[in-house]
Amino acid sequence: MRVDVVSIFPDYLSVLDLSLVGKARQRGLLDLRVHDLRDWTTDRHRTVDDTPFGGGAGMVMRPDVWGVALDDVLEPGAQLVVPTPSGEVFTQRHAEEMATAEQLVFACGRYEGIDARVAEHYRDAGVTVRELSIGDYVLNGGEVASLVMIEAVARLVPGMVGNPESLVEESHGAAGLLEYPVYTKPPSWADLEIPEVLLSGHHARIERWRRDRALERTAERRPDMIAALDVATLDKQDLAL
Ligand SMILES: COc1cccc(Cn2ccc3ccc(-c4cc(N)[nH]n4)cc32)c1
Repeated sequence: MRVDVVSIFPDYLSVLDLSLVGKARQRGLLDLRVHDLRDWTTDRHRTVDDTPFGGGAGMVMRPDVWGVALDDVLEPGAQLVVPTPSGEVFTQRHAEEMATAEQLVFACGRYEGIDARVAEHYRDAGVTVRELSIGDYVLNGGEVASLVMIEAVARLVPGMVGNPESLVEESHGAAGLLEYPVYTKPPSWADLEIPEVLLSGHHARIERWRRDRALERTAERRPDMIAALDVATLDKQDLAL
């Protein structure tokens, strides 16, 4: 998979040289390229923004500069990802869909965002354009959101994660539930013990305990996910909770 990131702060993305993504690059699993948007400007001041039509505070990023940059970077079959506070909220489903792309291009905006005609132009040209938020809070630009999404996608690329099995159960918990609580050594810490069942070696009971904790945690912290559950996936013991 090829991943391109276009930003006026390319150094923000240098963290991608580390850990999982860094190793994947070294192993040729991920072809990651970071670009400085200002390399596509033609004026002396390397201008990328201007005042908003219709007035209002702040500046908006120019479509013409983004257009020449994205025309250069986008390859056939690419998906264009535009982080924005006004986008669909990024979920594991988006990560799974994006992980199938031949190329992902992340357009990192700053100021008050990118001129809306950029997303429109590439959609009209038949490019898959994803305007995505990583949550209901406002960042200063698209770089951090891109880092989040790149990590979530890259770990799904075959060969990326050591134990692919850990991806199966973990895709946001079993069957649309939050993860159950996890424990490791030492068995006693700060006068807190390990739940007995986890020391029993009784796998059926452990599995049941984990599912109960996942259901309880989901009901407590994410009632929206409980509402979205497919009742057919619940068994009698689930319903007895
Ligand atoms: C566009 O409207 C905006 C309104 C106020 C501030 C900003 C700042 N900003 C610029 C580009 C940009 C890209 C993404 C995000 C972002 C994403 C999430 N989940 N939060 N914030 C914020 C961005 C933009």
